[in-house]
Amino acid sequence: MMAFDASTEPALCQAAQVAVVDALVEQGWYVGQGVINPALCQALHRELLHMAEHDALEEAGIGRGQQHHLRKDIRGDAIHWLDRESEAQRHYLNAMGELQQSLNQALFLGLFEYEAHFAHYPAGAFYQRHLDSFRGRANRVISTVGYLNPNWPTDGGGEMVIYHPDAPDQEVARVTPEAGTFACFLSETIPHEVLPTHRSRASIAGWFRRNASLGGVLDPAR
Ligand SMILES: O=C(O)CCC(=O)C(=O)O
Ligand SMILES: [Fe+2]
Repeated sequence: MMAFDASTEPALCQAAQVAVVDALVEQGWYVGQGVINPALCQALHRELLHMAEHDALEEAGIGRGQQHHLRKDIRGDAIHWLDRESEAQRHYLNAMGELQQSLNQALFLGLFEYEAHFAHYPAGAFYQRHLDSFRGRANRVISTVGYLNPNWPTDGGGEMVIYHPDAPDQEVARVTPEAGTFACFLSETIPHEVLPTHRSRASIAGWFRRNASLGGVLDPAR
């Protein structure tokens, strides 16, 4: 197995950091291939597969707190929130911390924290078109998705479709969930969906957030 060495190589390719900022300003979304270090992808993928095989994932739902419901007709993935328990997770989260700094310096977004979960879509699963920031999630500002599957076949399905913010039926990008690919977009305005996947699909979905309170109560991450 390749080992990721954080002392000699970056977790996210350096050019991507600049490209993400430019693309978010110009069009509200970014997609890059070969952005996440391959050895790091492999370690994260193994960790997720291990959890999937040992029933360590929870079925993903819709909404938050009391409004949280399982809706397999809307989304079919199973998740595990990153908690820095492995070296690979720490490397990924550290890289997102650096990206957060770049975004704050360039865009004055005041991003405060980052939350992310592993997502495993079994064959047949999908996630219908949606926005990531909705009532109760209003403090999500920028969404990120890192893909972990090596050698994704052209007929594998499971692409993420990005739609135009002002014309939600107009497709602007179709993202193959190939290991190393990284996507980033404005959570409040960019509609997107995951098409039905034909094989097991692994990714990390995450969100940069502003600190916020709901009804006067501080709203923690997740
Ligand atoms: O996995 C993806 O491509 C996107 C997932 C997504 O939209 C989400 O978890 O909100
Ligand atoms: Fe989403």
